[in-house]
Amino acid sequence: MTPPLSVNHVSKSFAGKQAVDDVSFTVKPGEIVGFLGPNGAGKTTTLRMALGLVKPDSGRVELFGRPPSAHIFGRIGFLPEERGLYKKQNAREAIAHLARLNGMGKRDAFKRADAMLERYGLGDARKKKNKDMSKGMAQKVQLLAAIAHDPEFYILDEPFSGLDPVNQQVLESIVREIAGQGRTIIFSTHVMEHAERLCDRIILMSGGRKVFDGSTEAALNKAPRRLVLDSDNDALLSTVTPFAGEFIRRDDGAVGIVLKDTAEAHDVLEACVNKGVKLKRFEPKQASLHEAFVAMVGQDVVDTMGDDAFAANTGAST
Ligand SMILES: Nc1ncnc2c1ncn2[C@@H]1O[C@H](COP(=O)(O)OP(=O)(O)OP(=O)(O)O)[C@@H](O)[C@H]1O
Repeated sequence: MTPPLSVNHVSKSFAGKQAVDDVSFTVKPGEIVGFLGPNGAGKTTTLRMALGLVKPDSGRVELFGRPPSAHIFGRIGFLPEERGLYKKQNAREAIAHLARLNGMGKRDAFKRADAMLERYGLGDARKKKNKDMSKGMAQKVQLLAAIAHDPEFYILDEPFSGLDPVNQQVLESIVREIAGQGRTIIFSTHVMEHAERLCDRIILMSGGRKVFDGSTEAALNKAPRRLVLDSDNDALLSTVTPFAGEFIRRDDGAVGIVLKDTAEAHDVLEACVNKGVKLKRFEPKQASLHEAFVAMVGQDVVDTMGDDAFAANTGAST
């Protein structure tokens, strides 16, 4: 089956500054790919090159096996990063307008707009002018407009940005529903939580380069593996030290360790049993994509992001 998107060694610079540097990946049919990275990592530029909206300096892009061009756009639903609806259109006109640009007939486009607005709880807002909508409502309408023509492949640039948590959930459920229909999706985000919940696969960008491409599980494996242990027995520390790359005495009296690459949690448990250390607590910590991200690109890159939603998901305390 022809992949919806194939990006081959694309590079792009603006005024001498490298925005995208030799990036390659293929999105296979039915995948949900999270395109992650901090601000300025090159995500938007790559997605715009994927659609033929920005011409690569070098490299090649194929949409459904062919160079991007208008003839293919009916098969694609694109939510651009820059939001914008015609102020004077109302919600149903905005959706129908884009659906028609994507090849639907007028009657079908309006019927579809009404059905979608009803389906996603915006039925009362059918006639609401875009200029009078809340930001969240306008963003949902724009997403519905991008997908109304029932495309096969969705390219969503930062679909969750600027939305409150309730609307983020609504948007997540729309993405899940689309995915449930076997459609292919790539969405960019710098908020790990969405990707962790929704994606089979993660592509991580940093400084214009692709730094990771693999399953969400493989990405999580890049995170440090942490354990929290507690015991009244003084022998605990010397028992766990051979397995610990990093060691933290916690305020609650327990110890947190980051396992060495060569060690497994069960090695620690076995050693404690063999040395007669009675454990009051033995708690492997769930790794987060955020920690994996820090491990791959460095805390300094993460520190430059300054995004509340991202920062909230540290999960890194041992
Ligand atoms: N049209 C342009 N003209 C000049 N520089 C640009 C242009 N588009 C992008 N850049 C620069 O290219 C780099 C990559 O930007 P890009 O928008 O692709 O990153 P991003 O990962 O999508 O980040 P963000 O989440 O902030 O949108 C940045 O340094 C940006 O300032």
